[in-house]
Amino acid sequence: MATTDAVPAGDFEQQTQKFLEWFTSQPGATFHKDIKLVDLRDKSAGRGIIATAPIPADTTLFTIPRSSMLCASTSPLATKLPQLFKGPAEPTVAEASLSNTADDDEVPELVEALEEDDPNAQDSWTLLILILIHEYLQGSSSPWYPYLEVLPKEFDTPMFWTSQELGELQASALVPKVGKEEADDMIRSKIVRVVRENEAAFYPPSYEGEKLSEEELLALGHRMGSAIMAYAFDLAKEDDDSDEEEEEGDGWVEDRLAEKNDTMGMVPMADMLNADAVFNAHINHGEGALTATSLREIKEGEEILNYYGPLSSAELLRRYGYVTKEHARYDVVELGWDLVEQGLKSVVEGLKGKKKEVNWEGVDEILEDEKEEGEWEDSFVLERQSEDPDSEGKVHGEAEFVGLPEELEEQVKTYLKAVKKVVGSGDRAVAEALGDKKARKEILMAGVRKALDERERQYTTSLEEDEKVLKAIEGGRPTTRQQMAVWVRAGEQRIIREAREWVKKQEEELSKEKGQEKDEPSAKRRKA
Ligand SMILES: C[S@@+](CC[C@H](N)C(=O)[O-])C[C@H]1O[C@@H](n2cnc3c(N)ncnc32)[C@H](O)[C@@H]1O
Repeated sequence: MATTDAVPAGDFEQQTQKFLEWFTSQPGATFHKDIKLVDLRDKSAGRGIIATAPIPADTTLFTIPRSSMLCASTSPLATKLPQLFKGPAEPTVAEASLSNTADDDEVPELVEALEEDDPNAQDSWTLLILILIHEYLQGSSSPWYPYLEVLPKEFDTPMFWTSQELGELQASALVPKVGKEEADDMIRSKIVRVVRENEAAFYPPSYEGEKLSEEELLALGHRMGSAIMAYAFDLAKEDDDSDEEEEEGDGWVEDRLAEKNDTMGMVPMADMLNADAVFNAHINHGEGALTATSLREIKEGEEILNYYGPLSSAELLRRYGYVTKEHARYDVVELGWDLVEQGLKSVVEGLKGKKKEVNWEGVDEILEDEKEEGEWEDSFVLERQSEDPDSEGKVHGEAEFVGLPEELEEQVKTYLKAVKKVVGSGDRAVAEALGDKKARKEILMAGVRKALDERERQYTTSLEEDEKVLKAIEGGRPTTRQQMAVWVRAGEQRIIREAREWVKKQEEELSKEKGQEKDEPSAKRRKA
């Protein structure tokens, strides 16, 4: 991870030790004797946890008491600025446990999207940013100081990339999702403003020196927002103990939800685990504590890995700033409706025996209602079918492209119906083709094939060129921003190729069926 690369090894180790001492001194915290926090910067993976001796399955690796987490219910900010938090200013868990009047139910709830149109409304995401900024400004007097010291100060997520670096992502749908300007606006209005209007609450009385400027607060807001994105946990999850059935039935629920959710919190130590799509540990959300458990035997020296969910390379990069080989099975590519429509139009216009041009404006008019009602998709996600990881965190079988999204097929159907309506009986060849199920499917496949070809052309380098770059990477895993961008765009181009292959097969089968149909009547005739 480039974020901590600059820290000298000695200081890095010292920070790790201080954090470990702080963590193990928390009442109720445990840390297994056969695991160790290590420096994995030589693998571009920052800190991580490894096993120092074989660990059997179902072993509790460490325990994080809920009172050590940093969230709305433990942060003093909830009592300092109750107006930001819903309900009366109830004692926070930290305060309650100090005064020994704790009642588990007395946890202030977060303001959850007050009125949508209220520009001052905070949500769990912005509140956690404020909570982190508050703790950061307390400096070494924050109870979480040793923990805050091991959180990254810089990130490799595309939010921090230059426009030139973003350009390397080429036609990836990740680019418009980065949302730097929206994030700037949000941080200025909900973070910078709140801190500046409430300096007495945010800065400790002992604070010396100049208060942070607007630009410094903006940068701090981004830093904390990105830390939340890559480190925070969704605490609104049901207790795992009470949720066993669902877990067994439905497989893995990802551990971190990086998007806005009900209750988010920073969970020291749980967030020191790195993660991959093949993993060996799980965080259980219990009532009073969260526990990390081994899912299978972990060998001596093996890294302990959590799971962030079936994320594509692009999404892993967007949220966490890294990519791995294992996650590539979940890669996706977005196919815009504009390309599909363009493809369909050219197929219809090229139908054999067609006499005049279709009134495409008429088609648009018919579809206007659907579009206005919001039942029209602008783009579709093409993905492979892949099995869920098993109970030991392993994945089996190849991920395979097995079909177009159902919604895409439905939308094409609606579109072709509108074309049929406009054409009416005015053009026999078109009317016949659109009235025949198989011919319609042929139009669908040919249209999508053209759309896929056009989508591939949107990338300025070919898949072959990108594969060459990736092959030359020392160690195999892309770690620089440029390499990760190549990885993402190559992953998307691979899906386009696989989808293209699948479409081609469908077309071959359709034409085979057509050939058989043609032969059939003559065969019957011969029999007669
Ligand atoms: C929750 S933190 C894990 C601890 C982190 N390595 C650290 O040093 O603080 C998540 C971040 O760790 C890094 N990370 C997680 N899993 C990784 C992996 N398998 N390979 C490389 N980096 C990884 C990414 O930078 C990610 O944003």
